[in-house]
Amino acid sequence: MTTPSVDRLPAGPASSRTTPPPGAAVPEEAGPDPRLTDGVLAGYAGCFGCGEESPHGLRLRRTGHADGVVRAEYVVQRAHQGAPGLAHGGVLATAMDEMLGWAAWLLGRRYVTGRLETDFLRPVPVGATLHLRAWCRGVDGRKAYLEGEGRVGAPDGPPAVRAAGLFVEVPREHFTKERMN
Ligand SMILES: CCCCCCCCCCCC(=O)SCCNC(=O)CCNC(=O)[C@H](O)C(C)(C)COP(=O)(O)OP(=O)(O)OC[C@H]1O[C@@H](n2cnc3c(N)ncnc32)[C@H](O)[C@@H]1OP(=O)(O)O
Repeated sequence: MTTPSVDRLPAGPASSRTTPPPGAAVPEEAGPDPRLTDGVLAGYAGCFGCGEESPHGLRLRRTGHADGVVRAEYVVQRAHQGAPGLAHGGVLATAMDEMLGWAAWLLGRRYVTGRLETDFLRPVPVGATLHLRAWCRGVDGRKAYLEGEGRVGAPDGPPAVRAAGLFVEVPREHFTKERMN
């Protein structure tokens, strides 16, 4: 499969460390959704990005996955403010981390964030819905290169945040060996 056809923002944030090398391909077929099959992580309700039991978490809601693009919605909560009434930049970066992570996991392997680059394009008010999407630009060995963006109010609303990331494939033990509780 080639890079998904996405009506993306003209200039992405990707640096050389988050840009796939020439020839890096997007895998032909997404594997089984690890959220449904992984014994450690499946449906983890405590996830700060998407878990239902994380009291101040982002509670991202996945709305679809087609043609190599994963989509979700995120409603900015009062607990997510930086400046009064506006989303904290770190929270928006978290939303992008989660999105890129989803796009990586939908390739059918276990990945963690190695590097995350974010552009903040406009403030996002509390109560606004951010329409998020992410996709893979290429895989090179253990390294997967992801991109994503968030738009305010509608899927084709004004862009507020965009991100590029390098995710690194890890074994299942990554999620258990250093756990303290
Ligand atoms: C079911 C649930 C669904 C879950 C759905 C998922 C949603 C969750 C989304 C949230 C995702 C997260 O936040 S994950 C949590 C935040 N991230 C972490 O905690 C990761 C912490 N870091 C690490 O554990 C480690 O540093 C690793 C695994 C990233 C890499 O360590 P390693 O395994 O020893 O591998 P290493 O040789 O260092 O790196 C492998 C290759 O990647 C490159 N590389 C590594 N890091 C970087 C980097 N920052 N910038 C550039 N390149 C890098 C190396 O140069 C190398 O390239 P080359 O020499 O091969 O060319």
